[in-house]
Amino acid sequence: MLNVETRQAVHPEHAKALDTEGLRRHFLAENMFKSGEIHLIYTHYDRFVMGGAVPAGGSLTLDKVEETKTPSFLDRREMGVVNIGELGTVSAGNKTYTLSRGDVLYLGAGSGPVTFAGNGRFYITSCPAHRSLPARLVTLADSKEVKLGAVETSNKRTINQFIHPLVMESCQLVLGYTTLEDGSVWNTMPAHVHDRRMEAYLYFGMDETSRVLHLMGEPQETRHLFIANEEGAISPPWSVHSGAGIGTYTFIWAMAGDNVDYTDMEFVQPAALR
Ligand SMILES: O=C[C@H](O)[C@@H](O)CC(=O)C(=O)O
Ligand SMILES: [Zn+2]
Repeated sequence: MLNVETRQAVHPEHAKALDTEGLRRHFLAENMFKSGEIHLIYTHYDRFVMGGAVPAGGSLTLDKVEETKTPSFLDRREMGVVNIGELGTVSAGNKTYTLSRGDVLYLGAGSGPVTFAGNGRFYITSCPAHRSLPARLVTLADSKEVKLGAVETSNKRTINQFIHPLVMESCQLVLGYTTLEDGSVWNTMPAHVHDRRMEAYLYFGMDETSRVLHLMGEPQETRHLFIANEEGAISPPWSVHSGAGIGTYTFIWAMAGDNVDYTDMEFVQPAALR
């Protein structure tokens, strides 16, 4: 079963007037991981799509998605898939890839129908692509590791870059995940913005009772979302994206837009946040 919801782009002047329910309706990504379903969120930020596929021991095929008005979803798009569950497979173009928890699969434009199977919980990210690039399975060992933060500032963390120019080529998509060290709670602090790229977050590996306090909004006009396990946030180009967990968590960040330059973010120091 396929479910697709559309999220319109929101102007920052509109966003700052939203109440809690309005902020959640526009920027919280929920209900993506349901047994036996593919659930996609089609955003109008760089036409980025995020979602989940949970085959639950069976199989699910992603092919035609009405919203793209193309015969098959990946005809003019690329895709990054992260398995956040148990062992599973993803098949496309007569090839089957086995993904353990934490493995990332890149599929280029023109890959055709994509079948998810096994006990994986597959996080799906996708954006328009201007040319077809080869598929690639990227494991944690293949990823580029960046250590950031310190115990003193409660933000000691490891950033693993998977779909990233230092690892492999994509058109627009940049993707990786960030793991916090024990006792560290803050991701992406100091915060930053990058107006040329939107960003999508997925928080996972959390206790069911835990929440992440996710910060969004323009740096001088911040808002927050309380986010549960396997839920995410859509970060518009004008927004910071940062968070502190009540318990342990990992989050997948994925971006699309004008460039794939990970290091071009504009930092906002804590004293400048409002
Ligand atoms: O633009 C980059 C993304 O926001 C994340 O990679 C940042 C991040 O994972 C972190 O600092 O903890
Ligand atoms: Zn960012």
